[in-house]
Amino acid sequence: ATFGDYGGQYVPEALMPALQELEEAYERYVLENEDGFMDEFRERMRDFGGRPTPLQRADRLSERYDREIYLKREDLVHGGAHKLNNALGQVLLAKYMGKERIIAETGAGQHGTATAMAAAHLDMPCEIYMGRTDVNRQRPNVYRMRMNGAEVNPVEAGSGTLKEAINETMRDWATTVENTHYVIGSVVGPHPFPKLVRDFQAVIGREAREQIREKAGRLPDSVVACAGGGSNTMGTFHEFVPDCADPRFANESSGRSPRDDDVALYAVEAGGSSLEIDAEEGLAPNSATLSTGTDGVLHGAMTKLLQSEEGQIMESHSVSAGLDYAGVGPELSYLAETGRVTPVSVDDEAALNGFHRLSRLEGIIPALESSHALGYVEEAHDELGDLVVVNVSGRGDKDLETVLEETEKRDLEAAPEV
Ligand SMILES: C[C@@H](c1c[nH]c2ccccc12)[C@H](N)C(=O)O
Repeated sequence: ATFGDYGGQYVPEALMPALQELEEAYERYVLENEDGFMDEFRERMRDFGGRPTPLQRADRLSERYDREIYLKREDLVHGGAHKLNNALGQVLLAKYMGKERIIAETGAGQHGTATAMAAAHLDMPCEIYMGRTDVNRQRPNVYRMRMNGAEVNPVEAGSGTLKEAINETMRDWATTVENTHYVIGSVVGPHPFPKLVRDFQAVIGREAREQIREKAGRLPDSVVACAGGGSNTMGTFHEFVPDCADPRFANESSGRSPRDDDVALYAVEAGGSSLEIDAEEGLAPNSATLSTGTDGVLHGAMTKLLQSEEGQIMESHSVSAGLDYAGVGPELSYLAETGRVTPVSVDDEAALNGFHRLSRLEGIIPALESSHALGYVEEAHDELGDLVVVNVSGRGDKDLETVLEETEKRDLEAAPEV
């Protein structure tokens, strides 16, 4: 398969022509930069997206942990999260492929919003599939998608969340691939989606690797990023990892020093309310797929996922909607299996404390997703070495209501003490 035993194309025959066409376009435009595709992608991400994002020294956190803490500020990307890197790349690719319609799934609504923005920017009609449950609980994002001109299709099936939205979007794509491109929202799905999304998100790690060498004179001892589907995780890590299957990246010629392999990579998953899984109920009160999941096929890829003994996909949970997914990208499953990435998790409370701590100490309100990475730095800073890069994958304005409710409910100190 694509990444060791993980990845592959576990899809109905009907989808194979679409995947073959996409793979060819990926190779021509993304890997070979045909017609200057990647140049236009970078130019638009600069002028429309606001790249490069800063790699900023967190003075108060550096003092608190007695080591150098740098924040990669993906919260400053247009739209408030790293999501636009992938959404713009895929919508631009659709244009180069001659497609006339864009479809996408969304759960929390961040990917849907980023896709709607990119489609408006590139003058492409756009339809977003969103579970009925999520439409009801993520209203502001539904309004943003519509404001950017997208049509939001509520999906009534099943639990009405991300899982069904992805299934519904794939179903649409199977019969509309002639004129439609499916902009998938994370490094998941059948090959080539996990590589395609990773390569658009890899701008994060490419910039951070250069910026940290400029500012600190060397590579970091560790890099920390939250992991839901894994797009910001792989985007931040890829520059430090030779591409598993692509020999071009495996040897020295890619300018990769041996030190890259010494950079510790931590994928922080959502520990939810507990890591105990209730197999009977099919309920997982977390989304810590890399740490507690088992191998299985989900959304067209062999990967790790939260499933019952009979292979039923479990309902996952997290205080942060963007990490609430029972699967995870196949490349991350591979890198965790081979030990190149260390999967860890923090629970809802540690994430909420991370949210408050960065807001209060650094004047940055982080997304609840990114707060998991900050929660891990609080818990494990002693093991992270002297120079640490943390990806702040998004901004937390969208989470204020949730955080205030949860903080009251848990009677948490608004500004956690030491
Ligand atoms: C994280 C992101 C997302 C969108 N599509 C996904 C597919 C698999 C895993 C995660 C996602 C989020 N749920 C969203 O809707 O924006």
